[in-house]
Amino acid sequence: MTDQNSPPVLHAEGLTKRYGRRVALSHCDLQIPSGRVIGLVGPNGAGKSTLLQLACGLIAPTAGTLRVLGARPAADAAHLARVGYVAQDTPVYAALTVGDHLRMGARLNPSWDAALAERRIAQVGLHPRQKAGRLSGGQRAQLALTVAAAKRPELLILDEPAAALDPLARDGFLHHLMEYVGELGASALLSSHLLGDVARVCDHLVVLAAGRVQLAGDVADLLAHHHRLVAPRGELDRLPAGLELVRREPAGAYERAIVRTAAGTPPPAWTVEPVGLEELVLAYLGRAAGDPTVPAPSPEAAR
Ligand SMILES: Nc1ncnc2c1ncn2[C@@H]1O[C@H](COP(=O)(O)OP(=O)(O)OP(=O)(O)O)[C@@H](O)[C@H]1O
Repeated sequence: MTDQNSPPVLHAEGLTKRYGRRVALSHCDLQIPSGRVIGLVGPNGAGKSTLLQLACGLIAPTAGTLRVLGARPAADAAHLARVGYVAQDTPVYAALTVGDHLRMGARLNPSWDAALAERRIAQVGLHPRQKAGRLSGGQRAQLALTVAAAKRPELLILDEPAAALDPLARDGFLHHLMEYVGELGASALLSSHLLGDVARVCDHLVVLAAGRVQLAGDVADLLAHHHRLVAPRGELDRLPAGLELVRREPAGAYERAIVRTAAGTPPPAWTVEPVGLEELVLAYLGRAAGDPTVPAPSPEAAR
């Protein structure tokens, strides 16, 4: 619930995860308030799944700390019940039917919402007698999502939930996700490459690249503090104090730039336009990809 007294959904300090010598996450600091729908975006290999698996307690950090809903991830059975997770490959039990999945969910989860599960199964066109092993990728994703949601968790963690869904199913899924989050006052943390989906449903954004947090915050604040500038060539060399250059590109006799303004800084004198979420994410990802200050993995680690 959006309650100022609730602990953060996710609180990471210096969070680092290495697989052998490969660095997946490096010194990440994050504090995400509860009641948000959080979009986790970043290129392939950025560390998104690693962060989500850490949040579920499936893997342990190499260094640093992570607290989820105020406690160590998967601290005990009660904490496990507060978090629902759907992994990237939306695993289901191939030999079991859709109905078996719901019965198993009911036995394993004290807060199981049978009515929600049955309603969702019907909404997405699944039949209780269908074998899970014979479902399409998208149908499997819907089943896995239903099982996670019917636990009525406080935090729903979804790793690329809509990747296997067709556009109509994706639209419906996002709609139901918003309904569910609103109805229960739950938080949702979802990784996605689909920036349009993120723009549609997320009110909080985390951009990861090269294992580091490049940008994090409430979407409305981030958009209010970023602008697109159009200025005659060369003028952007002399940015006023309080403006941070995120990305810059030539545009004929002009240059376009995405800049971040500190709170209270007046907008600069050049043409200023608002920035959309997709453009903002791409600006930070572009900067991370070309920024020599972002440490690239060592040759050994990259192997
Ligand atoms: N079990 C593992 N063993 C070794 N390396 C791993 C393991 N899991 C992830 N990695 C590495 O950690 C890095 C981050 O991977 P991760 O799966 O978290 O990225 P991602 O952002 O989810 O990527 P994608 O968008 O492709 O799913 C990558 O370099 C990956 O190769």
